[in-house]
Amino acid sequence: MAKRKLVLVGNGMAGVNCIEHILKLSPESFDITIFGAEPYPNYNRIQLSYVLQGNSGIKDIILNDWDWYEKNHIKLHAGHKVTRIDTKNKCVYTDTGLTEYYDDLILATGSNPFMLPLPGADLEGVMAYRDIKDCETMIEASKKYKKAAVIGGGLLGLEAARGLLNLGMQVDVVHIFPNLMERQLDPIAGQLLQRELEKQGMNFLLEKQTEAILGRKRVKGLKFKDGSKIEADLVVMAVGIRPNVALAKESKIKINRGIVVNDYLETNIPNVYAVGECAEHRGIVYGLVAPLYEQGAVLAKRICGVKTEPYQGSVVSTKLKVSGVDVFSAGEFMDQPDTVALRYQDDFNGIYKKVLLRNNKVVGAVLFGDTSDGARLFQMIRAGADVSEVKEMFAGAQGNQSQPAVASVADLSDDELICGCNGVTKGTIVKAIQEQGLETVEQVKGCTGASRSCGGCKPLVESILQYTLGDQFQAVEKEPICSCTTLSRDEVVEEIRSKHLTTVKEVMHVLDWSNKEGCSKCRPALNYYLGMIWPEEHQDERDSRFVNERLHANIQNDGTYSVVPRIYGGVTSPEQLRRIADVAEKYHARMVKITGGQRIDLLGIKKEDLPKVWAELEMPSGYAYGKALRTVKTCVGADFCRFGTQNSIQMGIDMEKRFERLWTPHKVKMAVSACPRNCAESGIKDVGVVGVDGGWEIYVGGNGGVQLRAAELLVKVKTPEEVLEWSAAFLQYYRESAKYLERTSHWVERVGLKKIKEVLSDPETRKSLIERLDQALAVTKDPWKEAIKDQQLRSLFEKVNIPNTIGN
Ligand SMILES: Cc1cc2nc3c(=O)[nH]c(=O)nc-3n(C[C@H](O)[C@H](O)[C@H](O)COP(=O)(O)OP(=O)(O)OC[C@H]3O[C@@H](n4cnc5c(N)ncnc54)[C@H](O)[C@@H]3O)c2cc1C
Ligand SMILES: NC(=O)c1ccc[n+]([C@@H]2O[C@H](COP(=O)([O-])OP(=O)(O)OC[C@H]3O[C@@H](n4cnc5c(N)ncnc54)[C@H](O)[C@@H]3O)[C@@H](O)[C@H]2O)c1
Ligand code: SF4
Ligand code: FES
Repeated sequence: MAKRKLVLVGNGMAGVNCIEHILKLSPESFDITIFGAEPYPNYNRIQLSYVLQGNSGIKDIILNDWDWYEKNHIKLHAGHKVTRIDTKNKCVYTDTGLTEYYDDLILATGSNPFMLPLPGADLEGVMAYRDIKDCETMIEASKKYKKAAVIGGGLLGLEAARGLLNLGMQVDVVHIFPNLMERQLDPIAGQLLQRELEKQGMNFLLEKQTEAILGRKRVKGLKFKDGSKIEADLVVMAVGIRPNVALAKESKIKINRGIVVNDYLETNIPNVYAVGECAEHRGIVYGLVAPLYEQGAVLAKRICGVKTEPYQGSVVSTKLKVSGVDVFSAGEFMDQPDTVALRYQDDFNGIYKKVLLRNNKVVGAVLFGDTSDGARLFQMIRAGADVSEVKEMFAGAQGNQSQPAVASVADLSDDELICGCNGVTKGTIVKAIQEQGLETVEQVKGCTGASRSCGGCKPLVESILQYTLGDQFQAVEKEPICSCTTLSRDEVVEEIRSKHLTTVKEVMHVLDWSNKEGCSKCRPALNYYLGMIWPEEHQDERDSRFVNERLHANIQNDGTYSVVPRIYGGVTSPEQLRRIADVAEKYHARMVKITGGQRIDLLGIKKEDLPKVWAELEMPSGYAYGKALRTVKTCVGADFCRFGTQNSIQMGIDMEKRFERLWTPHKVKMAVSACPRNCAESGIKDVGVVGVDGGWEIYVGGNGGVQLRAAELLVKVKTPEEVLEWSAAFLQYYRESAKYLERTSHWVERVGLKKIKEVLSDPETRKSLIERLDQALAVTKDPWKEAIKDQQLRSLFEKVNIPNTIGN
């Protein structure tokens, strides 16, 4: 039978989730084409908040990568916006000139952020928060500007504000009502939330109505109706969303607030359906994924001709994704004349719980400070549970505050919902663990979908694992290194050692990789682990490296490269500067820039000129492109500065010469300051050394990037030799135990400084770590010199265009 042509407009969470259901129900029935206005594969919009808060990268939030579309024979047009639907001839047209015919058409165009139509709303620096681009704009802005204002104290506004704080900005949240999140919380919970967020550094301007956005070209501030003003050089509007109905409206599909659908998600036009935030069902438009996924499941069955219950609307629950704040709200939350409330408040521990009842049935709940009963209460609301069950729960809350999570999981019945977003019950998870031998949250996620969206149910899923597996449960999350394997970093490293695997291909073959070619996540990681474990034996695998490491230079947005030679300790000479100037002129560097790491960057060099530039510079590679030691920044120190207690310059040069060319799990930056005034910024480096009277202090795990982290004191030593010894041991311990792409800041937090100190305090351990570090160093060669000498390598730059299979 000929396949039906199915077209999806909107490559977002709701539409693609529906396609996933269709693929499961009827994999061979459809030729599927997806149009997405954004130039990415399907990603988890919810987790943009984690990206902004610095806990994830864009790569981590991709739900279905490009391979997924290919594997499922789906034609994806990412970056193409559908502008017209001809419902008579059943075809869609895009802004890029594409035309596609359909038998069935799903509209999943989502929402647009609402922008207040204020004077100045079009100024530079005024933005919404909805997609990857917005996230990147905020991250970029935070590098230049310091004062942000977020308009809207709802879920989105508060998550944006937390992200901007993490990015180092001062944040004012402007809210129109006296209480935050008034659409989800009662005044008591709203005030508790405000107090907690103030402690985290947010500033609130409540009951403020913005009258104008000030500034000429770029925003400078906000003016309010009461005449007051604030300064701001970034303004994020988070005042709600509007269903994206433009396309449907233009195509004469019935709309109201959203695209009007019936209980089977059908619009008024045959074979045209709508799902997600763009759809209006029984007068309601939803703005959370759980109901959208419920809609998608019904629609998938309808399209596949499988019998289904009608979609009858959803009860929703929300959780704020701000670390350190536990807030939960579901169903009704404001007292009404016909409701009674059960309340529990513990000001000492900052806990507030309210459950609303109507006719003795649970109709809503608000939790603050302890949300562990959230899943259970949500289930009770959906089931219209009786008051007696809640009374039991409250008795528990008063009697035993710290009931362990595993015990409370044991009390849950099998049909209780654990993952609200994806509709996964405890019974489904337990069954999957038992029948499929699952051991980790990642595996449960892969099998059942639980924790795949907002991630809020992760702790509960972990408790169910613990409860189901008993003694077999490993508390430490076993996170596979990528989706090609179920093995974690530690297991892969152990297998490489015990089975003596020496090449990336061999690892993938012996350890039964599901994708025989590996992926952009595992190949560079395996190449690093192999080099770390077998420094002498392993042949570096260029094809497994990120493009910048393959070419020993950073590719720029115009396709040219930047060249940063090593300048030990930031100290150069007139002769070196002359050479750099000559090379810059001869090879037409578009810019010569002093970097933050005290070196000189030649920007805009053509790829084919790279080997000539390196040869004429006669300086070693600065590894500015590599997961390796970057710079050792120094202050002028005791030789020149009246505060200096030590020779920081010499110390920095010695460290840079000692550790240059060493591959590490992620980039490593160091600094040496000659006194605690810290002019070289030793407090935010991976290894920061500070001269003090009678010696040196060594700080580790600092980071001055997206997620600021102050370095912590590892040890105080007396001599420069000891500085080198401890830094070397620390570096090798990091090399051997960190995950690939884990900065020291994350590694120190994960492993714990206490443990690192314990390991390194043993002189024998330090000695053996340093021996292994020296073995690794002994085989390193300057890559620029290699490329100059080796004709084959040189031809890589001159003739062949290296395919960019692994991005940076
Ligand atoms: C920062 C943030 C945090 C959030 N946190 C949570 C949370 O914790 N929990 C929760 O439940 N929800 C959360 N949400 C809401 C949730 O992300 C949305 O409900 C969900 O993504 C909506 O899915 P959708 O597919 O309907 O729309 P979208 O995800 O908006 O997808 C629609 C897609 O269609 C594309 N499109 C639109 N028109 C066209 C066209 N004409 N042609 C081609 N493509 C088109 C759009 O570019 C977009 O990519 C959050 C939202 C944001 C922004
Ligand atoms: N954790 C989560 O579940 C989560 C997180 C982020 C976003 N989201 C979803 O994304 C969507 C957008 O979120 P949102 O917070 O923008 O929408 P929202 O409608 O939930 O909240 C908007 C807030 O802005 C306030 N507001 C409106 N006009 C204002 C004005 N002129 N000045 C100051 N404040 C004003 C409102 O009182 C309201 O509290 C929603 O559907 C939301 O559910 C959910
Ligand atoms: S860190 Fe101390 S010694 Fe070094 S330049 Fe600054 S003030 Fe002088
Ligand atoms: S509750 Fe959101 S992913 Fe499970």
